[in-house]
Amino acid sequence: MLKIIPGWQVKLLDANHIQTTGISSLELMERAAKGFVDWWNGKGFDHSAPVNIFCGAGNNGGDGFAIARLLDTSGFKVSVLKCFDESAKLSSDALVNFKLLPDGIRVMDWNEFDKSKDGIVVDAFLGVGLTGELRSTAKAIIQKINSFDGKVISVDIPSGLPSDDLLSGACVRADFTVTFAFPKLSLLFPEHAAVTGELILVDIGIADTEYDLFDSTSYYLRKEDVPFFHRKFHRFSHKGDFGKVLIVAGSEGKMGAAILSCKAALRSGSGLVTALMPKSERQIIQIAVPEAMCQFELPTDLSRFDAIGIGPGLGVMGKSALLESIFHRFKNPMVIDADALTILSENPDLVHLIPKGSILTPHLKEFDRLLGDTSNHLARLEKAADFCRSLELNLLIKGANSVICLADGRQVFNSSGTPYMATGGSGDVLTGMLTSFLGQGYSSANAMFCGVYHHGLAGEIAGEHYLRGTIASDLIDAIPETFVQLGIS
Ligand SMILES: NC(=O)C1=CN([C@@H]2O[C@H](COP(=O)(O)OP(=O)(O)OC[C@H]3O[C@@H](n4cnc5c(N)ncnc54)[C@H](O)[C@@H]3O)[C@@H](O)[C@H]2O)[C@@H](O)CC1
Ligand SMILES: Nc1ncnc2c1ncn2[C@@H]1O[C@H](COP(=O)(O)OP(=O)(O)O)[C@@H](O)[C@H]1O
Ligand SMILES: [K+]
Repeated sequence: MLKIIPGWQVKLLDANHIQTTGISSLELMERAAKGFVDWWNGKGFDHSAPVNIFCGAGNNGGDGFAIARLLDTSGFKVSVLKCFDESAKLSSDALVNFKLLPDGIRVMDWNEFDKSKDGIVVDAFLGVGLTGELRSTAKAIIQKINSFDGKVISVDIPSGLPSDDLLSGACVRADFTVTFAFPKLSLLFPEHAAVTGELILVDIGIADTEYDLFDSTSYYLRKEDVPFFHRKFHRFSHKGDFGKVLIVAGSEGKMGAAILSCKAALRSGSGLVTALMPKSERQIIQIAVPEAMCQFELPTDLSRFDAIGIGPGLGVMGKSALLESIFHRFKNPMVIDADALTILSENPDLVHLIPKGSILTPHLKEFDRLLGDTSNHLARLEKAADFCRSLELNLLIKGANSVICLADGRQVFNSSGTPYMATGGSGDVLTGMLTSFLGQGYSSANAMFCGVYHHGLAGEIAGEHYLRGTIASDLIDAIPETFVQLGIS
């Protein structure tokens, strides 16, 4: 996993990389620019569209000058818009790249930009070096960029956005943000979605181990990280090895949620899935998921189950006693979602009975109901950290870049997923997946890394086919392909 460090430490990260590898800071800037242009070329932007690159006086601007040179070489019609006056002192690498601009590139002052013309704007004005309040011209430059109707692509971070804090002033509204080395924390906050647009991470060759020098509890979970968290099974593995799970879900009119969770658990590899649900609804699940067994009363001995997932479609009325009984009878980590979370928020004393190491999966509204109203993501993360540490529980804050908050204090932002997953029932699928991995003997942390990443990837795979018509069942159908893509047998 990739550590997310504060923006002000990027200079130290670079300096250490430069010292240990012997490359120059200018080469590092060139790698960043090349990474940006590789992404750009993969995107297939129209060559006839003029490219206007706003460049500041620091290294973010330096990246912009280098990008201008490389896009010019790729055959794009590039202009550079200087966001500094004659008296400005450019950073040394920015100055080198400014001087390397080929003659074919038109260099103008930022206020000469004609917003009415077509094209693409690249925002290389301010990066992680932003300090304090925006100075007056900076605001005008940002307004100028935002007055443009076409595509805006920010380099490293939208200009004006602080790397680790909440946005309070003006900021470029980007369609894409191409960030270098690691995602800056603020790019992962839901309240900044409108300014960051789609997030792309470009590797500039800094090894994960180089982040060990820095203290941070924030991490980013990438595709390449996930295989390490999977359990290996052997030739003689039998269905018992793949876990027996109990899904406590569904009620009259809400049996779909139970079906989705059970199917997702089976598709994630569970050996045996039992559904605990009202007897009156049994035909629905037996027909929809013949592989699942049914139980209509809570068994006294729950120790025969390796994991329990509770909540989807369960209903709230009269169900708190069921939850309490399960907490008393089952001592292993379990997954708690949806209606079970609502019951907890209405019966806060029950929270203390939850088996240690369990996984709670609230979306933002459920989070607020459970932990109290929270005005922003920074406050939410802090609250989650306290909750997890003090109760020895794990919490998943669901949404884009869902955050896996662990009892050990780590907070891991997921990189997979798509807005097409914002559809009824996709959370029920996740409950089934998480319960399945727990039941297969994964630690709670590993079950979360695998479950959350695969769930997002299933959404991406399904979304490619069905776009905004994606439904939760499509995610289940895509689970096997996620194993194929990650090379998990
Ligand atoms: N490891 C990495 O992540 C790398 C980062 N690079 C780039 O380097 C950038 C950081 O460069 P710098 O540290 O030079 O900083 P920036 O270029 O982000 O910012 C410094 C500039 O912003 C101006 N500025 C700061 N606060 C301001 C305010 N409140 N109002 C108006 N102007 C303000 C300063 O006068 C200076 O000109 C990154 O964002 C990235 O684009 C790459 O060049 C190389 C590798
Ligand atoms: N914009 C988004 N980008 C990525 N993932 C998303 C997005 N919106 C929702 N999701 C994911 O979809 C799931 C929705 O879960 P939930 O809110 O419980 O829905 P439901 O209750 O309808 O099942 C979560 O895992 C969440 O992370
Ligand atoms: K920028």
